[in-house]
Amino acid sequence: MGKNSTLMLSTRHHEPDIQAALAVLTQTVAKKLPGKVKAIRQSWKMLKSVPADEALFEVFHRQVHTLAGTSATYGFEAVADVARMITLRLPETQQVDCLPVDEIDFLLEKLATALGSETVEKASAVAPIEPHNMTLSLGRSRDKLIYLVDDDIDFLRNMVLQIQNFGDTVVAFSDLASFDEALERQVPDIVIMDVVLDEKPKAGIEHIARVNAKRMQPLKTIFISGSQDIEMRLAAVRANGLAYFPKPIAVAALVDAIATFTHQITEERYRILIVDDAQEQSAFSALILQQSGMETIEVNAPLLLLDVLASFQPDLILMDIYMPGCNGLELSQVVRQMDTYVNVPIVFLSSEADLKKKLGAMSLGGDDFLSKPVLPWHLTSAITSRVKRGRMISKLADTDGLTGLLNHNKSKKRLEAELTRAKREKISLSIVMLDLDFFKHVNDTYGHPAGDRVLKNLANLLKQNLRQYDVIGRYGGEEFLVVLPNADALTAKIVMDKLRICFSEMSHLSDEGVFRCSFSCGIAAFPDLDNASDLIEEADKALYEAKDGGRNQVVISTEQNLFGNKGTDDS
Ligand SMILES: Nc1nc2c(ncn2[C@@H]2O[C@H](COP(=O)(O)OP(=O)(O)OP(=O)(O)O)[C@@H](O)[C@H]2O)c(=O)[nH]1
Repeated sequence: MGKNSTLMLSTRHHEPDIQAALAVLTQTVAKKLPGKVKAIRQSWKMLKSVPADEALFEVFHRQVHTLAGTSATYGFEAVADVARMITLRLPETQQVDCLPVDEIDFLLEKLATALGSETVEKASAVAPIEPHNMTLSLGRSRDKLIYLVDDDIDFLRNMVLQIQNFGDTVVAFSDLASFDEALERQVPDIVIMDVVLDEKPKAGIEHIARVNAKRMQPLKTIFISGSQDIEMRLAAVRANGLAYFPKPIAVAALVDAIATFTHQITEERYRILIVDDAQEQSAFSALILQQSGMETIEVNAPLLLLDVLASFQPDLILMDIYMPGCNGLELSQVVRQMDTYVNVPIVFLSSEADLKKKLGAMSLGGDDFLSKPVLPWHLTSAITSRVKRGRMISKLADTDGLTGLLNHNKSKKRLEAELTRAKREKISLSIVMLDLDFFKHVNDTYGHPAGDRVLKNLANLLKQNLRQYDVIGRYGGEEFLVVLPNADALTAKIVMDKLRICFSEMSHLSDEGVFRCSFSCGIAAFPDLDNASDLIEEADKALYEAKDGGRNQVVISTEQNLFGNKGTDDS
């Protein structure tokens, strides 16, 4: 999309690009300033000839505000100061018949003088800012090497089996000497160390402390122990222990911790929607935010906002107030009236100097008010903290408490968003409805808590083996929805079959003994089906075929055009 279009999606610029882009923008703004001042003078002339005309007044008002904001942003301070003075002298629209004509005449003369004094060189270039570090240590593990040390052989055997269920490689040691030898050969991604060894309390902790003393980087260690003693926990922390798990070990939680400590994934970049009719202003904010690693879209024609909201799913809207067609306050109310966007923070960025008006803007649905010119670090930090909090709140509202997966509503919303993206990018997308087999029997035989553990184990297996951008949701009690962008139905079937086999071989623990469980899946895919409800309906039908066909299998919907095959599995 071109720079002058009303909508501009931008990804990250590198710092030298940013400085160069800012210099170009400053030149452009300087060139446009005389034209803008001229337009303001013309509007004023017309307004004076029809003094009580509200529409003319609003145009004049907006032009002066835009000039104040843009010139301040790019460092043309003399112009910005006078423009700001004019805005402060303007009455409310309802009092347009009492314009302070003489004062504004005088200020417009001053504006012409101020314009003559501005040069591009004087305009301050924007200082580079520290890129915002958006890397979080959260992640999905795959093929990690884990050393597990415990002198209880039965416990070791059991743990190895359970952890390996999730796809990690576990090497077990029942004594410290063989652990040390292995360490010489290869350092693992994580060590799980029992605290008490050979009946010596703290032996495991002391050993790790000795090993770490000789290393540049401490080993990533999770301690396990039969003791809940605070002293023991403290010693573990002092030996750089990352976590402490009391026995009996909650394996799903342990696997989660391993994933957290062994992988770094980049948090999805913050998506900021910038609504400003002044292209130079939106470009400025976009550049600053991109420098901090955020993704931006600029909407320069405010009425296009709704078109962009659904496809971009912004984390935050940065909104100008005075715009043609409708103002930012009205627009924020429109957004607030839509259930889907009721929680998206809206930050106003305006040259409005009147405190009463600023407070009014906040009461109409704004979350913050930044005044132009805004310092780059202020813009970045105000937005970062809003987005961070917003994401945390939506995460709580969007996830299922038991499994940590997306809940029903959020999974559906993500399906809609991924489908829109697939259509736009012309890629395939598969959806999977997954349901545990004979789960009522599991609950009845092994108890509800054991059933809950099965649900958690399945959730972990899916989280760890699907791609970062796949969508995994708990759709109902024992039903899950998986969305696989850029995967056709056959690919989805291959992926789900692997997971199905892996899950069916997993052992689950209960007071009544060890047991196994399986799941069935139905798959439907875009583009053969092109709306979310059809996809769900067809995947559901395929799931019921899988159940009817004997369970523990993956069936592709008959609506998919797969070389004329139905794609059922015969496992
Ligand atoms: N433990 C546990 N059980 C749940 C949860 N949510 C739903 N269930 C149980 O899941 C079981 C679903 O049973 P059914 O719908 O009869 O299906 P099924 O026994 O899995 O049989 P098929 O789907 O035909 O293979 C019910 O017993 C529910 O109580 C949960 O959060 N925890």
